[in-house]
Amino acid sequence: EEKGEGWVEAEVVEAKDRSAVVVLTSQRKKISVLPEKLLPRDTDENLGGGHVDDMTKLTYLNEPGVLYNLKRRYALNEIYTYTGSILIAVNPFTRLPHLYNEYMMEQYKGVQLGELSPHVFAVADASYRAMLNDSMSQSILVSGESGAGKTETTKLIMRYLTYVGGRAVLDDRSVEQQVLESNPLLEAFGNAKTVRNDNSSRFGKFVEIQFDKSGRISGAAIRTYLLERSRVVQITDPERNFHCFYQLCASGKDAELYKLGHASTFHYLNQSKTYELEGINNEDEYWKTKRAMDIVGISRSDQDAIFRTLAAILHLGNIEFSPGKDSDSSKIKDSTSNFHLQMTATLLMCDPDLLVSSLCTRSIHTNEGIIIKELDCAAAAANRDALSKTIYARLFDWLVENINKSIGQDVDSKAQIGVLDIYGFESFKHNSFEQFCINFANEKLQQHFNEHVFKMEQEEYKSEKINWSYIEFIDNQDMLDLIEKKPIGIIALLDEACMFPKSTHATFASKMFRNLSSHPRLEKTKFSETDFTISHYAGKVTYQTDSFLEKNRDYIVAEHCNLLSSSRCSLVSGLFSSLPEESLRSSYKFSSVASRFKQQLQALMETLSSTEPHYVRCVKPNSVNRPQLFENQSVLHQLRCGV
Ligand SMILES: Nc1ncnc2c1ncn2[C@@H]1O[C@H](COP(=O)(O)OP(=O)(O)OP(=O)(O)O)[C@@H](O)[C@H]1O
Repeated sequence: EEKGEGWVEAEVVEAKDRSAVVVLTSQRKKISVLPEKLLPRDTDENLGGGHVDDMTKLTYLNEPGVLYNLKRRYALNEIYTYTGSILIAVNPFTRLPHLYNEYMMEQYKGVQLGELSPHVFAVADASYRAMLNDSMSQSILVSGESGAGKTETTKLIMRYLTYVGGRAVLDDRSVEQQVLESNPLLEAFGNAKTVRNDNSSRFGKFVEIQFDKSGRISGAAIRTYLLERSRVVQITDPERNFHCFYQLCASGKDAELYKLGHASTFHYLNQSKTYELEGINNEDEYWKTKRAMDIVGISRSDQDAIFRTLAAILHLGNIEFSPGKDSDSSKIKDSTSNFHLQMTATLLMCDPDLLVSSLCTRSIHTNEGIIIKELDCAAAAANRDALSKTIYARLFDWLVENINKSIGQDVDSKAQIGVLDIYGFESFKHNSFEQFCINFANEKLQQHFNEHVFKMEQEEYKSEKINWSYIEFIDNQDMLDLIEKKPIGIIALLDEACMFPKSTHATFASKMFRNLSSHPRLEKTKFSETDFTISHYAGKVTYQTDSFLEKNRDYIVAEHCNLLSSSRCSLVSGLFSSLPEESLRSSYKFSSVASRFKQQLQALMETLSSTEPHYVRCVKPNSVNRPQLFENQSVLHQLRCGV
């Protein structure tokens, strides 16, 4: 084992009691090492060609063995490798069209897993055959860190399934085509450039493809998780906002219609100076998105309403405020801001005066009646951003709902194949609420994986009449209890803090430590009173609680709801059907992001546990998104964090 390379290849030339002398293969250098730092490896001869297509063929199945096997194969553009029935896919960062053409799909059709070279089509085919033969629903869980290739892999799986489960004659509006075209559509609204990936999915998704009894695709349902809505109002260079905004600004006539200038003229887009993506033309993408909408079945008038709403969000972001009559009040700053205000109202088809009052004031319900409270400039700007985020998040949900409606659900479906594309475990220098939720999801998936592997082993051992109580079950229930147990788990305590107006992240943190101090997986950190560290299955992660309360609150302001439900555009008003009675008493309706996510995960787990799972683990070979570059340290980190 070596620091820089993770592991290096060497040959032992002299073995002593407390040390060994080895020759490093790459440098022909002799060094002395501690014996416990050495692991045995397969020689090239006994691997037959220097690498194997299944890790279980290694005589020495250890970390460096796995690493070197992947590395050797990657150098040969053999990006797929099995570990038993799990597929490891190393991102090639270059198009490999010969791997994915129709000829290849035909090759893998009906062939036993492992008979041909490892391939994502083989996994898709195995799930399809298992569904047909066992009449049991299947799931394919695609995991990996950002940029590892989950979305591309998911699309290839969907392509394969629509190929084998499609009808012979394809028309443009077939279910298969609609299922496939839902991808570019969701990407336009849910993907963005981040520092790690130019086309990063900012939401999780589970696509369930339904099949009839003859194995033909008969419907599909998409569920999405945790859209990163803060991106709508805040981005840092060189990241971008969601793709759809740039597409619309570059759309020519349509942009003119909504009085949109270049992306750089909008506050929500010019916080970062990155407007273009390498190799991508925003205008072409706009037409691709429109075409996807056509195929999926979003009507032209709904399309207009959608883009009109996007344009409204951009104008809304350009409204600035200046101090009003009183120092703690605000008004629309100047004629430019007023122009954007009028545009926003026109595009949202609502009353401009009502828009002003819902931006600059807030009504508070008290025992004495309703009091109108003025908002200062900072509060008004925050209020404006909250409105933008709410509109965008609801628009995204509307899209998903309507894609589902349009594709159609087959209630008589015999079995389904679900494909899960969700963020892998995350551990950064700074970890916030998002990482907390993502890692919670990964703990859930880990539990599902453990249970599945355990069940499989149990069955295997039972059939071999071995007493399986010897098998250790790696249980992470204690971790899940720490996070989600009621009434004293991190999420429950966070929700409680969010409901008390006086709480701060500090009071939340201290209450958490008071209540959960004895939990072995929770620690306080040395230099902060408010950070906490959790020992996840994949390693320790320290979370900063600073914005936990704010990010967990998903309240919808009554004024916003009133404003938008009064819109003369049915799509916009439909996004904000009236508030439930109880919430009218307070101006804010608190709803917890974490609790909703927890419920969604619970539902997902229930679905998954009724299926037979298949796993694809995507690996990102380097952090600069370059082909033919394999960085040991980074890959090792992913292998260690992996499900
Ligand atoms: N099989 C593949 N062949 C060619 N290129 C690929 C393949 N898989 C991934 N890539 C390249 O890597 C990029 C990142 O992949 P992808 O968007 O699927 O990652 P991801 O794991 O879904 O990331 P995120 O979590 O950020 O959404 C793609 O845009 C593409 O350029």
